[in-house]
Amino acid sequence: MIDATGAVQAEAQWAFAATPLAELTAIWQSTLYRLIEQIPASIRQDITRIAIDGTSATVLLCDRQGTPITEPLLYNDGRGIAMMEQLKQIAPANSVVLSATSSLAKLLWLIHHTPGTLENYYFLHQADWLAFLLHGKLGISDYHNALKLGYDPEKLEYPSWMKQLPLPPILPKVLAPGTPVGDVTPEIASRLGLHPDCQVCTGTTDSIAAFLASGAKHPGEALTSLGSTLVLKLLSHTRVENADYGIYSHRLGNLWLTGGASNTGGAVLRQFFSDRELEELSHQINPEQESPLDYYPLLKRGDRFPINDPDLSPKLEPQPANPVEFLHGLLESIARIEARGYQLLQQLGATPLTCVYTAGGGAKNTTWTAIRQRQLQVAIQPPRHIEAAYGTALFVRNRF
Ligand SMILES: Nc1ncnc2c1ncn2[C@@H]1O[C@H](COP(=O)(O)OP(=O)(O)O)[C@@H](O)[C@H]1O
Ligand SMILES: O=C(CO)[C@H](O)[C@H](O)COP(=O)(O)O
Repeated sequence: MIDATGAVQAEAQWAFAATPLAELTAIWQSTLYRLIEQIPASIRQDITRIAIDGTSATVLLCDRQGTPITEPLLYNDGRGIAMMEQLKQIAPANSVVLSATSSLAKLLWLIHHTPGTLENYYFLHQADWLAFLLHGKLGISDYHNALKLGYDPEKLEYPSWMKQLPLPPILPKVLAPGTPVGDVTPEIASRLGLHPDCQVCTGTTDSIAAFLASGAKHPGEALTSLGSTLVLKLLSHTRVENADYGIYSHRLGNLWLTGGASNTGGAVLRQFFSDRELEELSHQINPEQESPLDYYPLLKRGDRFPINDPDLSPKLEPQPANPVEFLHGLLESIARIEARGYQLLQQLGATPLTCVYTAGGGAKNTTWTAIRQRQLQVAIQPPRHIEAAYGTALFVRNRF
């Protein structure tokens, strides 16, 4: 919760454990309510606007009451691969929807696998559905979450080629991120102790929120999110789209947030090491020396960026007996993938990189920062605000 000057007034967190897909939406709902309830009651009443960021391309179908009728399809769910041939025949060559994990591939998969007519159902992103729980309005999204659904953020409309797809009339109406949609419902106001006039606004995606929170704001500045996955965002005067490399651009005011998201990252590190081991072993690595080990660290087959190939095999061999050497190889290899990503963005026309902010669990690893600095050859900065939620709050304080 921030005030008009951008100062943090309250902060709340709620961690949830690995949960079966079928129970996830219930957990999201209780987490949202718990987070709001953690804000001291005395200032909760002062909240004037709320916006939510969600994981990009995490989607679900719900009925006209807003009750989910399917389990959610998470951001990295690749079952949309079955719809790629259909999509390739219709979508433009470099469209962001040409990925097995895109929201549109997931929608086509759901249409194909959900019995009965979809006319009565809404297709929503995670952030849209959570906002609905507060304002009670279905069928509304923002042009960040809707990008991977095919929405054109330049013309501000769904493109004409989408009309050739057998899409039911349930596509969300798309607004700019941070646009007020409605007041909290009377039930939510009394249940959560919010002011009845508190507005709920359209949201954004987790990585865009993290970018804004970092303090990056000039073309050439970038954010790398080293969370479970590796996400790159470089602010640019020009828009860049390339489906072969999984590169796309989000609209940010009059600029473009170019980048891509790889399935490599901290989740692979966690497969081999605890967070404590990561910290201890990293201290034993000499970051000035390049590891000769050349991996492509993935949990399972398939990556989106900088190689967009749902069949790409993980490469994690040879594994040295010494865990310090193995970790060095993993950190070095992820840093190479990051450097390759920024190199491609610039080769394809993005504004040249000047500095990189880092967010996510890997940002605190100073050894990794030194390895990345050697690979990237630009300054690496800590983010001004670590929590992505800060960036989302900026949208409703000061709309872009
Ligand atoms: N010291 C460390 N060095 C490198 N990576 C780390 C370290 N500590 C935690 N991580 C990684 O950070 C990830 C969690 O970061 P977080 O930003 O919370 O991820 P998420 O994308 O799931 O929100 C884990 O996958 C973990 O492997
Ligand atoms: O790994 C992800 C989890 O959400 C996303 O793909 C990543 O955040 C990038 O998506 P976007 O550019 O739309 O924010």
